[in-house]
Parts: sequence; structure tokens; C-alpha cells
Amino acid sequence: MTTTVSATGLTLRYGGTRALDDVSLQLTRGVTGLLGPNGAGKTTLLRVLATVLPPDRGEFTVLGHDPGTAGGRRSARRTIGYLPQSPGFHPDFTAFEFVDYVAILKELTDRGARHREVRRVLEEVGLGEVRGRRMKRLSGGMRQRVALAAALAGDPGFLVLDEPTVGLDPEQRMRFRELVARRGEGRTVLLSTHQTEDVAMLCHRVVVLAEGRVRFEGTPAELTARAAGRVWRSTERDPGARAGWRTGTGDFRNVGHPPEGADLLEPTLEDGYLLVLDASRAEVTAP
Ligand SMILES: Nc1ncnc2c1ncn2[C@@H]1O[C@H](COP(=O)(O)OP(=O)(O)OP(=O)(O)O)[C@@H](O)[C@H]1O
Repeated sequence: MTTTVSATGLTLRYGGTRALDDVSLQLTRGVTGLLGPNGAGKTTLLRVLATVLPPDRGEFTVLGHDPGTAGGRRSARRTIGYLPQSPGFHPDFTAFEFVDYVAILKELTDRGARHREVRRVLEEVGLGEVRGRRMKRLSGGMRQRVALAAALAGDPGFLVLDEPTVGLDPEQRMRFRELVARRGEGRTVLLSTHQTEDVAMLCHRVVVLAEGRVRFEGTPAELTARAAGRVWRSTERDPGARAGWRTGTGDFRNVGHPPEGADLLEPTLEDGYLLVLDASRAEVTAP
């Protein structure tokens, strides 16, 4: 598969905090999930790739453009749609005005074509009916969808989404998955999330970031396979478990190092993710 976004050695510090530490990755068309605990550096990585924040070291290209140069940055920005974690809204803007404003910033200069595009993306996120409503009168989930519409305006080839399903109810989340999956056909989408379920259902690749470093890069099936033989059922809480809880059946589901002859269960992507984080913590604390 052709690489569309490629990063090498990205490093970024905030004072004494190393938020990104020598991050290299390659993205292809389709949806790539970015998982990591709080403070792992996900938002920082997305901001760098969206060209909002320059890295201290390292380089990257977006659809052939090099944001390290002024001209390349300008060209790259035309291909990027970015949904930040906390998009700022002017409360008195209508949904239409907000998306139109972002579209102007994206240099969609032809007014008629831009307004058609704004209507199209608002329809796409299911908000065509409320496009004249002020942002302050929309629910949190609706505002999130307006921000997504703004990111989609201009049909960007590289879509960067920072925890886009926060605040969405299950039905909206399903709609969102449909929408992102459709966008992932032929375009590159990088999706930061804490929802392992979104990654399992939507993504063709997954990157795990912890302490500013890439700890895993592969397919969701490969991440799940990291937990093969590491999940088991028991009638009591197993002291050898990294995590264990009583399920609805009354049995315990354990993740970690099973005892000899344990009743093994099918792992999930979340189990694999947990064990990758465990391994990276052990590496960090090793003498
Ligand atoms: N503006 C800032 N100034 C100082 N430190 C920062 C700043 N932004 C982030 N950090 C620190 O950099 C590290 C990475 O933060 P970042 O927000 O990228 O992580 P994250 O993986 O997105 O976290 P979360 O899942 O909680 O959103 C954290 O230690 C954080 O405290």
C-alpha cells in the first residue's frame, strides 16, 4: 500500500515534559487508530501532523508535501481536515456560519461553491435541518458533529480526528463510524480515541503511543493476538491477573499470566492493548 503520510523522528518537548520522543510512523489510505493512555502524546502528535505545532526535531510529509517549508506547509494545509479535541466555537454563530468560517480559512474562495460545500458536509453529518441554529442552542453531541463537518469541508485527503466520539450517544457513534469508514475509502484518516471498540470496528491499522513513543504499530488483529493465551476464566479473582473482574455470568475474566491448565478465553483488542501498555511500563521502570 502506498504511504500517504510519513513521519521520522518526531520529538517535541513542553518545558521538561517530552511529549513526543522520536516518533516515526507511516500511514496509508484507510482509517488508522491512535490509542494511548492520558498524557501519552496523542493530541501533540495530531497537532504536529495537522501542522498546528512544529516539532522540535524530526520531519514528516503529508500527501507529498513537506510542512517543514513555508510553501509545503501551505500546500499540506489544503489537504488536511483537523477536528481538535476541544474545538472553540463562537456561541452566536449558526452551524452554517461556523462551518462556512472554517471553509473560508481553508481558502474555499468561491462563495457559491463554498456554500454548497457547507450544506453538503452539514447534510453528511446529519445536521442539514439545524444549520440555521446558533451553536449555543445545539447539544454537545451536535456541536461535535458541526466540528466534524468543518473538518470534512473541502474533502481533505488527510483527516485528523482527536477523540471525535466523546459526548456522542451510541446511535450517533454508529453514524459517526459509518461516516468515517466512508471517508476512509480512498483517503487517509488518523483517529485518536480511548474507545478500543471504535478501533476494532473501524480501523485497518492501529498505533499505540505511551510516554511519547510508539509501542505498537500493526493491524487490529495483530494487537488482539498479543493477548492470545493471556485471558482466562476463573471462579475466584486470580492473584496472577493484571486485571480481573466478575462478569455477568458470575465468573471472573482475567488478563495477565494464566496459571497452568487455565480455562482460556478469546482475547479482545482491549486485552492486547492493555498488555502492550504493561510491557511498555515494565520497560520504562526496568533498571
Ligand atoms: N501546552 C502544554 N504545556 C505543557 N505540557 C503539555 C502541554 N500540552 C501537553 N502537555 C503534556 O505533554 C504530554 C502529552 O500530552 P498530550 O495532550 O499530547 O497527551 P494525550 O495522549 O493527548 O492525552 P489525553 O488522552 O489525556 O488527551 C502530557 O504529559 C501533557 O501533560
